[in-house]
Amino acid sequence: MTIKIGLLGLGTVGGGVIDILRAQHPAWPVQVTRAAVRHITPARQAQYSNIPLTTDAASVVADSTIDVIIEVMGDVDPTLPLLETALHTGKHVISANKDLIAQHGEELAQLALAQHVGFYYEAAVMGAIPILHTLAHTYPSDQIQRIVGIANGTSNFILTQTSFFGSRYTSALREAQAKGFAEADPTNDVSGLDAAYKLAILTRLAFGVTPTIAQIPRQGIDQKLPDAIIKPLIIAERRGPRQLMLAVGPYVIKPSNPLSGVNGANNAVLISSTNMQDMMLMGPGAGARPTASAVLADLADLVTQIRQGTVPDPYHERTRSAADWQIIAPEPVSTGIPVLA
Ligand SMILES: NC(=O)C1=CN([C@@H]2O[C@H](COP(=O)(O)OP(=O)(O)OC[C@H]3O[C@@H](n4cnc5c(N)ncnc54)[C@H](OP(=O)(O)O)[C@@H]3O)[C@@H](O)[C@H]2O)C=CC1
Ligand SMILES: N[C@@H](CC=O)C(=O)O
Repeated sequence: MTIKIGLLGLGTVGGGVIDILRAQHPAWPVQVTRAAVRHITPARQAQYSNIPLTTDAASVVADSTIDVIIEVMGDVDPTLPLLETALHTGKHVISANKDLIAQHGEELAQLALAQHVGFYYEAAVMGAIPILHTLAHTYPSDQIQRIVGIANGTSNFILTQTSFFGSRYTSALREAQAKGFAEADPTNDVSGLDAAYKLAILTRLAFGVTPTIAQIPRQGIDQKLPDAIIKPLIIAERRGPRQLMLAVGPYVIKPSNPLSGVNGANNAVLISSTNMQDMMLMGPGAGARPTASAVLADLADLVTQIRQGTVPDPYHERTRSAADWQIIAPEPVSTGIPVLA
């Protein structure tokens, strides 16, 4: 049986999905039967000659022959109602959209469970790094104390280029855009908002609470920074039995910390827990192929579940209990930027 896919978005990540699927063909029992974009040009039609293109994303979602929607178009509007409709009508959904999942992931996950379909979003956080899968599957008998990570490839790339290679901020940002690391509007990258979305998703999976974006204090890298090893960090740290400190921003980091060597568009996450102690994952955090590989890892799992006739619950949403945390801000620093303890 061929599993039919409707693709919403054919930009950096969507293009990467098609490139990898074409390279894998015919090993995967899947076929992209329609794709939605904003602009259809003859060059694009030629590049994707075997995929009918449309500018009407709703018509892809409404197509009753499609089994799976892969959403890589971004934004909350009109994406949220499109994905709600997809789930309501029994389609599985795979998304890379952190803006959407940080703010509506919980309700979409519950809707998917109620409709007995899969809702996957590994690609939304830290590109190729399987951090959501790791949080959901690796810590059932453990207690996570702290998550510290680099979750925005564009910011890390800019800081690497400016501090190691003497690039100017604006040319480093332009390079990040050209390489497909940055968002369509890079404001979210450099202001820390993109990292805050990712921290909100991680916090839900690691600590059982979804903070609002307003609850996450954030600083961007779009400010004058001192001459030191500085990394754009996300932090979620247990403080006592019910307090959770959340922060996003540039931190001075000691050379002995393994995160200090994570450069370019790489991301990394250092998870400290009671039993396992410190565990670090590192890898490409942005870009076409790394992000598309996370989308396709989700698709591979979904294909297995469909073939087995089981209902996917990739991040154990069914059994996760909601926790009652008081979200607190980090201690203010009197001058300069904070140092990671
Ligand atoms: N780039 C990256 O490294 C990563 C991106 N992501 C996330 O993946 C998603 C996609 O990112 P990316 O591929 O970089 O973005 P792009 O801007 O490169 O691609 C977006 C695609 O969606 C299409 N699109 C946008 N709005 C609509 C609409 N209303 N109807 C139909 N098509 C639409 C665009 O069409 P057109 O091309 O015609 O303009 C384009 O093909 C975002 O949510 C992003 O945050 C997640 C992890 C990493
Ligand atoms: N713009 C994002 C892309 C991946 O999420 C980043 O730079 O990390």
